[in-house]
Amino acid sequence: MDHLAHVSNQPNSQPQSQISHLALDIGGSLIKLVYFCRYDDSCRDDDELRSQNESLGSKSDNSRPVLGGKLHFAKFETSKINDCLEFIHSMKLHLGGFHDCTAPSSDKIFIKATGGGAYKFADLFKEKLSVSLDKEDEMECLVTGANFLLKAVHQEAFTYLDGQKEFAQIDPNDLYPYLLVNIGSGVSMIKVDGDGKFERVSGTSLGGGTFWGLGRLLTKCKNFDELLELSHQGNNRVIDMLVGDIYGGTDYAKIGLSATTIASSFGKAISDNKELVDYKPEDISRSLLRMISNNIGQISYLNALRFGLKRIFFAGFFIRGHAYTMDTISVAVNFWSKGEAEAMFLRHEGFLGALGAFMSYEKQCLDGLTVNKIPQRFPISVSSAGNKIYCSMNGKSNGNESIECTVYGT
Ligand SMILES: Nc1ncnc2c1ncn2[C@@H]1O[C@H](COP(=O)(O)OP(=O)(O)O)[C@@H](O)[C@H]1O
Ligand SMILES: CC(C)(COP(=O)(O)O)[C@@H](O)C(=O)NCCC(=O)O
Repeated sequence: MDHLAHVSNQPNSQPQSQISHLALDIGGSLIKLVYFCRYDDSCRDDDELRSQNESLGSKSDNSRPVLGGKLHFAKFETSKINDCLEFIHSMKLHLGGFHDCTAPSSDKIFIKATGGGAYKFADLFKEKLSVSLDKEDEMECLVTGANFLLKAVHQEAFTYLDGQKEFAQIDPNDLYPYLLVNIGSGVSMIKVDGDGKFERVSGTSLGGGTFWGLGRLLTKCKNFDELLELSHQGNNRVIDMLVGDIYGGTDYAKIGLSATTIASSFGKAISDNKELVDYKPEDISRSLLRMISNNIGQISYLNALRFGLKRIFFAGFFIRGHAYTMDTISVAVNFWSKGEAEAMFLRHEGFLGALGAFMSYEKQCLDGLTVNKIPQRFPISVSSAGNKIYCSMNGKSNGNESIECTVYGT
């Protein structure tokens, strides 16, 4: 099956009863899946955890067992939605929804879903999997997912500058306000003031879809990662017009522009007397990536300035943990803010919306799992007391690794 699923722990070998609560984020480019898979021996009445939980101020439900397990992540191209449906079906993930127990006949299964595709593909899910999509607002899910990751997951946020990655210590009591910039197909900029307290303050249509769309047309690359890979070997100066190209090799010092600053992205192409075939795809990819990343970094900074925000978290699958992308965004934020603002990135960059949709199961009248606050239990520590799911990270830092977590179940 040609899909992009990255699922740890061989969930195919797991009996279906251990998998539950599938949530989806169906975006313009990619479908993201999050689902909970519990450990074999995890279902038990854990008094110790319960009392720790209560000491952290969380209400527990003594009638429910504590379930330990992992959140798993997978993604598919939206254009290959049939592969995604097949994956869900083969793993029986669609049974991991909820029944609306307030309805007279509660035989319908609902799956939490967000993103535009939750509307666009609702009928397809009904037809192929006999499930209804319970739609959650995309911005709300992004914010819920971001707050969850930032408060609950150890080493989730990091800075990236000059090739140096540094994990940020996030104090959950000193998280707000911040600017969340989600770079998906398009870009949304959201000022976050607390749990469920946010405002979408800006956006731009020059996003990940622009990079991939233009890149595909200009380089004939067949997939996104190939285009990203090409940019490694490219030199943007071949196509970008620099200040030095205009100023005869010198800086324009009076207004603070060095000779190497890009004066006009792709600007050299107007004077080179060259055709598209005369440019190397590597150089095109590099210029394009720099243009989009720079622009997003600059607009983000301007919005941070508008609201006096010092921290900007960048998410969305455009970033892809790619060094040059993160470096360009960081440099742009640093340059425009004169070092006042800081760009940060998230390990689970592309799964914020899907995680937010997953968390929204809590609102329902469930006959399966609910999520709840559980203090530290697994090997890597979690410091926040204000989390809905207790969790820790495992695996390598590729953004798709599962998250260990504990939830209350029935
Ligand atoms: N395998 C991939 N296929 C397509 N786009 C990808 C892939 N990996 C990363 N991307 C980038 O991620 C963007 C989509 O990011 P995402 O956060 O999933 O947004 P959306 O919700 O709009 O699908 C694409 O526009 C592209 O720039
Ligand atoms: C419409 C969207 C919220 C959809 O989210 P996406 O699938 O791109 O993640 C996003 O593409 C967006 O914010 N676009 C920018 C629109 C604008 O503010 O100009």
